[in-house]
Amino acid sequence: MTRTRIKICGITRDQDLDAAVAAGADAVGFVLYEKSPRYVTPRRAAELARRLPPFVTPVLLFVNTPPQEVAAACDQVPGAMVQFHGDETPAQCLAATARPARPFVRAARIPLDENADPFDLVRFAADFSQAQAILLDAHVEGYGGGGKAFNWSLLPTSVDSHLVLSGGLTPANVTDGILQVRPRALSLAVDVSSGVEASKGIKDADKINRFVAAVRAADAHFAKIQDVDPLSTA
Ligand SMILES: O=C(O)c1ccccc1NCC(=O)[C@H](O)[C@H](O)COP(=O)(O)O
Repeated sequence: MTRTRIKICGITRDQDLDAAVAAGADAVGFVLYEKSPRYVTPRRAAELARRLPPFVTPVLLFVNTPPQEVAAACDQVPGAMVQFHGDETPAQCLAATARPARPFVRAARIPLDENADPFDLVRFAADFSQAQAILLDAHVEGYGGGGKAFNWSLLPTSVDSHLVLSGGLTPANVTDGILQVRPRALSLAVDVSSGVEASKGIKDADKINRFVAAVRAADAHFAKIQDVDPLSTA
């Protein structure tokens, strides 16, 4: 059974990180963007990351941060991945993650206004072919963490990349999101912040648990489809 990987983003407190790990999160995100209500310093991100058991990945999120500052933060958090959530170019992403060498995810900001010019995801993914995955977020004011979902059905039917679905995911809609988007990509992970919060920067353990259960419901659906023996109906 394909297990959808889950990232819980915008962690600021020890107990929220522990709740995400206990629920089975594969990754946790720290927002190193000073204008965010979920901002943590690189030092605090390092402190939080030290609580993580092996095989749970810390992800450092930046918005238009100079490459040398990204590298300096990575130096403080061993094993961290980087998530670029601003207007970074492919060259800037590569420069910022070269030393220390770190995999990165690049966020694509999909318009909420369906009358806007369609976002060219295939082109974006080709431009950022060095990214480990393309993260799909809604285009909101403030660059991210806006709790708004874009229209998943308007995504291209096939994208030759690993995708991370995010933007306004909740325990109530994530199953449907995975069912709609996973068939379009090489693989699909999910990323949530607002949908598992009590208030900005403060997570709710019950919502985290319900979110993870809803992701597993989507996984079970795909497992059931794959298990159907094509000869059994002959
Ligand atoms: O969380 C923030 O405040 C933030 C600020 C600036 C850029 C990105 C930010 N967060 C990114 C995320 O938490 C997620 O990757 C994604 O945007 C989903 O957020 P949400 O819609 O709140 O689930």
